[in-house]
Amino acid sequence: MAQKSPKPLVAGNWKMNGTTAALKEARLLAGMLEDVRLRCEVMICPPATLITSIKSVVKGAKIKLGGQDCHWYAHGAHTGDISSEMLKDAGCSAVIVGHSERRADHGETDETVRLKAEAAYRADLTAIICIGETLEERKAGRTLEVIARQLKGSLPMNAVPTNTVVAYEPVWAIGTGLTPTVEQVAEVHASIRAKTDPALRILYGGSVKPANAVELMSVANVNGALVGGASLKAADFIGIIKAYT
Ligand SMILES: O=C[C@H](O)COP(=O)(O)O
Repeated sequence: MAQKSPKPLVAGNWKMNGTTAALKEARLLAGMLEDVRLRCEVMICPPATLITSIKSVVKGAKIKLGGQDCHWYAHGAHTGDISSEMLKDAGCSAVIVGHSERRADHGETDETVRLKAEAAYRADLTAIICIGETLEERKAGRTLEVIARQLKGSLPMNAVPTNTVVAYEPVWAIGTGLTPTVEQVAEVHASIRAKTDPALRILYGGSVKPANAVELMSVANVNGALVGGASLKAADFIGIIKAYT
């Protein structure tokens, strides 16, 4: 029997953007979703300071909440960090781990990303595990090798829980307006699918916009998007979500 495709997920990563003034965008999005028959899950991953306010603003709407990072410990002397248990308590159902900006700016390794993913499962959160090659690695023809190494190192060593999402984000496509060709996306997603459970969602991220969402989301083994800049305005984000209507 043919394997059923997992329900797509469109997640907006607000990164370090948004003060209480941005709550209106969440409210607008909740209103827009009322008129849409959704074939995907929708998630906002706001800065931690906004999680609880967005939770009340979107109450009743089909919008899930996610954190942007977590520590691998549940609590303790880790100034400035946040644990998966705290995110769960604040109303999140998921957390992004291993985003390339954290790998680059905070020295995260596949090993720390895996520990964070395991912390997510401990708190009953979905772990959205990011992987992706740099431009130099792509130019050197090393994309699939890098992806395989990151997958092996960042996902749990034994059985991978079903509340795992893999996000393929080519580093050179993030915030640049550049995107891989559909053939390049298909090649990487097929290589990830070959190494993961068919039930796991594999998102594409990197300069997803309303104008390219349908094309990118139609690629085989693409089960949704991790969206940065275009998730900040409800009018843009809904244009991407509508790829799944
Ligand atoms: O987490 C989201 C990605 O880094 C993509 O960001 P972007 O849509 O601004 O390119």
